[in-house]
Amino acid sequence: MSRKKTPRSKGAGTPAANGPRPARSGTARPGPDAPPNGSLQPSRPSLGGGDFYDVAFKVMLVGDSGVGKTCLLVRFKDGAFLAGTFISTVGIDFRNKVLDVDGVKVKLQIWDTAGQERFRSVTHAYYRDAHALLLLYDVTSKASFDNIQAWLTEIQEYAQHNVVLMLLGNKVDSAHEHKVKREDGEKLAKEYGLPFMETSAKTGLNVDLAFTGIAKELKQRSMKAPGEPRFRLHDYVKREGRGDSCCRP
Ligand SMILES: Nc1nc2c(ncn2[C@@H]2O[C@H](COP(=O)(O)OP(=O)(O)OP(=O)(O)O)[C@@H](O)[C@H]2O)c(=O)[nH]1
Ligand SMILES: [Mg+2]
Repeated sequence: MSRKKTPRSKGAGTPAANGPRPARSGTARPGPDAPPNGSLQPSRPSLGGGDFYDVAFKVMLVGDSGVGKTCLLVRFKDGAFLAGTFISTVGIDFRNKVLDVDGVKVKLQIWDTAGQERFRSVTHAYYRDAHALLLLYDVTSKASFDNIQAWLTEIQEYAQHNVVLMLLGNKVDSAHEHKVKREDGEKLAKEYGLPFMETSAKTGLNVDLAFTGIAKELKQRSMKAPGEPRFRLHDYVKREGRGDSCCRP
């Protein structure tokens, strides 16, 4: 698929001119209340940042450049879509969102990584702290789908062995440009035992669901009450995930 050329921003951290994109900073660091490396530890309610929470987790967005990681995050955080010029993320950036999961305040610290090859070593350094990974491909780009195996190899090498992982086929709204069939995504996900959904940062399809599913899984792993039925992420996304019936060929 042909992608829009990536304009260079006028320096790291320069916000996009066309919308409320997160600052692209190559030097982003977790806030002082970030959970420590790789541990699922209940956090204290935070009084400083205005976001009360009971538990906090780190979620990382990974996948090729241009698949829609930043747009997915902005859709989830702000309910908006970043249309227009594609401004590639530089280094790594993050945003927080607190969700109510069955009465428990779950804070997700979501790391938006740069898909470009030249930032790969930056991304590697963050894998080990991630409790969950959302691995994206673009349904209009066969290359981004073909690269999923390489991403999985990288994840295996750098992430925690028990990291929660979900595969997402983004841009499902692009009705006439589909290069990757839903069945192919499903097949690959099945092969690797991953929960899978098609999403659209543009329409919002399945975006909240993906993050909510991750939050539910992480919350239960860290504080499952005795007798509470086990939450199954696979079943949840299968049951709740919507198809893009309006736009499928
Ligand atoms: N139609 C459609 N376009 C999308 C969607 N998500 C993202 N885009 C477009 O795809 C382009 C790339 O989106 P980004 O979110 O910046 O991609 P990225 O994965 O963050 O790319 P890097 O930061 O380089 O890794 C932009 O032009 C977006 O407007 C979607 O769900 N549907
Ligand atoms: Mg980005």
